[in-house]
Amino acid sequence: MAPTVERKKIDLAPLKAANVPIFFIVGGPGSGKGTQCDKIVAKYGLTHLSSGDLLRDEVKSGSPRGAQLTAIMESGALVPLEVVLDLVKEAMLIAIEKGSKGFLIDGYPREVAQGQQFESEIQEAKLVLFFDVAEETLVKRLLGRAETSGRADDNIDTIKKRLHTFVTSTAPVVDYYESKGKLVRINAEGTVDDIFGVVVANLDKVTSKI
Ligand SMILES: Nc1ncnc2c1ncn2[C@H]1C[C@H](O)[C@@H](COP(=O)(O)OP(=O)(O)O)O1
Ligand SMILES: [Mg+2]
Repeated sequence: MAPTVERKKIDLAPLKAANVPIFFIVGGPGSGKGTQCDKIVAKYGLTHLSSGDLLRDEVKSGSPRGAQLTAIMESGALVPLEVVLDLVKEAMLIAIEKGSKGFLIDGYPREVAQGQQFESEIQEAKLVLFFDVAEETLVKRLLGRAETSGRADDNIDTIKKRLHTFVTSTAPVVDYYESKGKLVRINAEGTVDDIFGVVVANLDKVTSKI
């Protein structure tokens, strides 16, 4: 049986009052989400939150919640959605206190239910940026990242599991936001700068106020 993970009570009032734009960033592992988010942060001053990084930081912190998460993450499975949402909420509140102008929620939602829960508890996403890359390219990039990242999940077996999890769980997320007219599908096979050009063209349409 999967271990249970403790929850905390979180007051979202300051976040709701700020009402800053939220962008979901989705794409397979290795699609370049982190790379593009770094560039978006530099240009627009948005706050980049990677659910994967928040989970890894929680594990590293040595908290009881982190220990409970370790077993789940090592299996390559998805962590329960409320737990990811708690970590995201906590990080958003800290950023709002520091005057954040908006958020890039990277690697989230992984499932349609996650997106719906996020939007009903926090706020609707303004747009969903989907970095569309062939599986073959994803494997190539992740094996390249493995040489320097030190990430335990950048090895061929875990990469294959993560790709499978992505295809089965995340593809419906793309369809869901497409049907709501919020999806921006970006061909992300090109160079970092070419892809960023497309990102900027899309963000400029909706970020005139930030
Ligand atoms: N457009 C691009 N072309 C080639 N390599 C890229 C690329 N964008 C990112 N990379 C590299 C950087 C990393 O070593 C690896 C994975 O990128 P990443 O930004 O960490 O992806 P993600 O955050 O989606 O998992 O691929
Ligand atoms: Mg990443």
